[in-house]
Amino acid sequence: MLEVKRLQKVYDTFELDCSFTVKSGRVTGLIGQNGAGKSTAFKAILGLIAKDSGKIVMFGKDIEQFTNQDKEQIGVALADSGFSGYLRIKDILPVLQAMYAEFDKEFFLRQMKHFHLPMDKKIKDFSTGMKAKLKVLVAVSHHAKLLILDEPTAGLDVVARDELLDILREFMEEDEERAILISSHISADLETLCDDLYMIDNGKIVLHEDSDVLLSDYAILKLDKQQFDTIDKQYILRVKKEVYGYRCLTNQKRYYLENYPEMVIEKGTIDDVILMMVRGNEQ
Ligand SMILES: Nc1ncnc2c1ncn2[C@@H]1O[C@H](COP(=O)(O)OP(=O)(O)OP(=O)(O)O)[C@@H](O)[C@H]1O
Repeated sequence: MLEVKRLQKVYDTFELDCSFTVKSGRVTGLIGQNGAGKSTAFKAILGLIAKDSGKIVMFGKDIEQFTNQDKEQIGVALADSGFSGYLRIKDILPVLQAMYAEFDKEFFLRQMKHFHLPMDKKIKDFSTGMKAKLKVLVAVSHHAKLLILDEPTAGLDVVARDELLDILREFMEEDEERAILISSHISADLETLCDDLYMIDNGKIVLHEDSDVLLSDYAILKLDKQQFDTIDKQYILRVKKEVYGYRCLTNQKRYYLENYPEMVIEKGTIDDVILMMVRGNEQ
C-alpha cells in the first residue's frame, strides 16, 4: 500500500535516510525518540516538505503523480496540525464535506456524540484528549484506505489513549484492505495495536520486526564476565557493558533458554529492545 525507498532529507545536523513498507491489512508503527526523524519522514511522504531523494509509492502510484482524488484516499493526523482553536466542530463540518467527496457526515456526528465532543465549543477550549480524538476522528471519517498518524497518542492519559486505539481498531476491522502508518516515541502505546514495527534512530531504521516476533523471540541476557566470555554469540545482536558484566540483546530467546538454562534471561520489552539497539554495541 505504501513503499518508501531510500527517502532522504538533509537538515544542517540531521540526515534522514529510511526505507519501509506499509502493507494492506496491517498496522505499521514507526517508533523513535524525540528528534529521530518520524515527523520529517511523514511530512516528506505527504509532500509537505520536499525530499532530497528517494521514491515514495502509494496505492501503486508515485506520489509525485498524485491527484486530489488520490489524496482523498489518505486520512492524516500530524503532530503539529489541527484546526484553528477559534473554530467549533459545527464550523469545520461544512469544510470537511467540501474537502472530501466521501465524507461520512452521519458517522462523524455519531462519533462526536459517542466521544462527547461538543459541536459548539471553541476547539481551543478542548482538553488535549478531546483535540487528539477530534483529529483522528476527522481522519477516519472519509473512508480512507490509509491512515497516516504522527504521534496521535502524545500527551494522552491511559483512558483517552485506549479510546483512541479503539477508534483505530474499528477502522481496521471495517475493511481488511485498509492500513495504518502510526508513529510514537512511546512503544507501549503501539505494541498492542501494531502488526509491524520499525524503529528509527537518528534518521535511520535500526530494526524492523513483526510485533509478535519482537515480543516472543527477543530477550535480554544478563551475563557475568565468565558467562559472556564462554557463551555462543551468534544470536547476540547488541551488547552493553554493565556493572555486573554484560547486558545482551538476542532475537533467539529459545536458543539461549534451551542451551543455557542457568543464565538470567529476561523477556525484553519493546523499550528494552530499542534501548539496546540504540545504545548497545554491535557484536
Ligand atoms: N525545518 C527544519 N529545519 C531544520 N531542522 C529540522 C527541521 N525540521 C526538523 N528538523 C530536525 O530534524 C530532526 C528530526 O526531527 P523530527 O521532527 O522529524 O523528529 P521526530 O522523530 O518527529 O521527533 P519528535 O518525537 O520530537 O516529534 C531534528 O533534529 C530536527 O531538529
